[in-house]
Amino acid sequence: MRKGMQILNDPFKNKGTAFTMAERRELGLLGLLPTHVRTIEEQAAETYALYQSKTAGIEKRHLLMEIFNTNRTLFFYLMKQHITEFMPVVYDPVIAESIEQYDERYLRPQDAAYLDVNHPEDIEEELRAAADGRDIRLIVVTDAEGILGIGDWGVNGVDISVGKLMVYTAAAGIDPAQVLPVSIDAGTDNQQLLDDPNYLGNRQHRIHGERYFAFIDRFVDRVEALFPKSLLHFEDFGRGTAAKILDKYQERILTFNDDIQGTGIIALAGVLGAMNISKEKLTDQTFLTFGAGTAGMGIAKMLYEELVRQGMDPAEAKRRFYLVDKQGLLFEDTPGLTPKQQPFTRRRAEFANAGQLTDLLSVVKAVHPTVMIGTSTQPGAFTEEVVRELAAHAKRPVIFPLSNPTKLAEAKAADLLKWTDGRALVATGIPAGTVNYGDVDYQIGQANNALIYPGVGFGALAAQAKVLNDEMIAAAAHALSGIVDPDQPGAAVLPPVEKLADFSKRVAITVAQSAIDQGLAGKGITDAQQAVEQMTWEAKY
Ligand SMILES: NC(=O)c1ccc[n+]([C@@H]2O[C@H](COP(=O)([O-])OP(=O)(O)OC[C@H]3O[C@@H](n4cnc5c(N)ncnc54)[C@H](O)[C@@H]3O)[C@@H](O)[C@H]2O)c1
Ligand SMILES: O=C(O)C[C@H](O)C(=O)O
Ligand SMILES: [Mn+2]
Repeated sequence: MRKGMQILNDPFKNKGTAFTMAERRELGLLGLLPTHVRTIEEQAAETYALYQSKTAGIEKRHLLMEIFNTNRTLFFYLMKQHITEFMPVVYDPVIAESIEQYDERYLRPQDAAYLDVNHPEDIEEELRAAADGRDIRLIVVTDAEGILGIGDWGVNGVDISVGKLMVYTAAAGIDPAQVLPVSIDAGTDNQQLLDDPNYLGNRQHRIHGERYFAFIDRFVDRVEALFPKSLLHFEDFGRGTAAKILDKYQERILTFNDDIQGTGIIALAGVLGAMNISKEKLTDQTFLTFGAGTAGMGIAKMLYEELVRQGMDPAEAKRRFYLVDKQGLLFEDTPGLTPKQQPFTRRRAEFANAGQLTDLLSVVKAVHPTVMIGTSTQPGAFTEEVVRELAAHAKRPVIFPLSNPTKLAEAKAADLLKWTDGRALVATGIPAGTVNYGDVDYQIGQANNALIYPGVGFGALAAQAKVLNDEMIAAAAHALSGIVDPDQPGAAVLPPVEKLADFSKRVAITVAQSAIDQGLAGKGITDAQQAVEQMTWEAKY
């Protein structure tokens, strides 16, 4: 290919119309671009005007992805200017639509690595080719068995790896040339995809069991060999594999499971934010988790560990939790329990009507929770009746409908405030606008792991931490406090996305400091702030 075109086609190097005359001369670009040289400000303004002319979210995303695919610097320059507006477009909820329409809208491979479960022998070559000599420090990998709450999307799920990495750069400032999205095509059990002539993945049912875990093992091993300084972030794996994989590798390598740990941290931070507003104690709360899967159990574990850190006896702390899943309240003898659910189950003898506790309303009536968190993928499950019953026994009920995307949320923020006469302390998974109720404008916190994982991962990387352990994770959960003024009427339980870059930096420094304090940081790294600042990339030519 012509030398100049190679540069224009390289999203990590391309500046498009912003190449100066001197650069054009030097790089073989003379004659390949219109004569006028634009500044990055002009490029951004022109692109944003075009963006505003589009109405549908998916069209807006399409335009932004074109910029991303051709010019990373411009993309992140723009995203910094419009973070609150762009987050729901490049990330959740519009990313769900883009995954569903991936095969029809397919344009480019987005610099991801596509790994085929049928060819474990090719993993190394595939990773090497996608990295193309770049110094990869951060990998987001998905096998797309559980994309958000929309289920199994096979190879289409690559968009979540790309999208999560976009947020890493926009929020924490990882150099986009140092990241690698990875899609593991392990087949799909989504019949719609298997029947779709456009589907771009393996048309075979999902591989499970030994063959699957051997593939993951080989993948982890090759990542370690090729990119020994990298953080391996797992995203949207299935309920049957996510926790197993985390348990297997978390003490061995620098790894993170976003749906378990990221969601756990942000939910705990949100509940702590709610306690700041209500002036209640965490140790006085009763917790109900509706949807006790990957995210639900990650949240329960984080809340439980915080109770223990606050001095509560472990057995007593466990008794504060009630898990509700498809079967209803989970008892020690409920069939089909997962290993993570088991320790948090209840005894039937605790209830006179144990046999009837098979739906959310009955459980809320029986246990009077004060904190109710939804990770069930069941839209509207927090009904008016359920919420009114909950609010009858709690002064400031904490209610977090966290299922994504929008169409799957357990409740809408406005309804929760209405049904509780403005008493509910609410956070949602997807962004929610301000809710006016009575005379108060309620700001709704977004309890989405995107508010925390960029800082956590970046902090661990900046410190060159050997592992990402529970201490570092607990430190991150506390790093968000003090940003919101809890005494402002209608205050949110979490800081706003508008400040994402600021508080991600704070989280990163906190996590890096924890690694240093525990003796887990890389050689010579003693100053957390300096380490984070040194690694921070900025979108400029
Ligand atoms: N806000 C966030 O940051 C965040 C993070 C992770 C996951 N989530 C959301 O949480 C949801 C669950 O994700 P996951 O990864 O835990 O999936 P998962 O499949 O591991 O868990 C979902 C759980 O809900 C249960 N469930 C299904 N139907 C139910 C019903 N009728 N009643 C009660 N429980 C029911 C399932 O049995 C399962 O245990 C998704 O919508 C996802 O988008 C949000
Ligand atoms: O992707 C998100 O919006 C959050 C979370 O990781 C999820 O799976 O829902
Ligand atoms: Mn996820």
